Amino acid sequence: MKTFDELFAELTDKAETRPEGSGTVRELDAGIHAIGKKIVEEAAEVWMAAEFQSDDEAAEEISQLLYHLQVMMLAKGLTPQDVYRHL
Ligand SMILES: N=c1c2ncn([C@@H]3O[C@H](COP(=O)(O)OP(=O)(O)OP(=O)(O)O)[C@@H](O)[C@H]3O)c2ncn1[C@@H]1O[C@H](COP(=O)(O)O)[C@@H](O)[C@H]1O
Repeated sequence: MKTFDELFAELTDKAETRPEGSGTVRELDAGIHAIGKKIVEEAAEVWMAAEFQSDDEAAEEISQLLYHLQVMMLAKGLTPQDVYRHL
């Protein structure tokens, strides 16, 4: 289990060190357009899970959406602080 900030730190490291087999590196290399499509897909899965599936499945889909949002943040060079200041 990890927090939002812990995951962001891990993904930042992956982006810098580019380890073999990292899905994050693969997704970053795919670019903004592909990451954006993934976010839209995951957002739809959150909606469907929240409406038709269990709370645990909804939570899992939400975690995946958060992951892809973080990949987009990395692709754009945005930090959690850049986001938090709008909350
Ligand atoms: N939290 C996540 C995470 N959430 C979602 N995903 C990816 O998001 C996608 C979600 O997929 P779906 O369930 O929609 O399945 P899918 O459509 O079949 O997936 P794809 O065909 O698109 O790969 C999968 O590709 C997952 O690998 C994640 N990938 C990685 N992480 C964490 O990120 C960290 C770094 O991961 P790597 O870069 O792969 O080492 C690790 O701590 C991981 O646990």
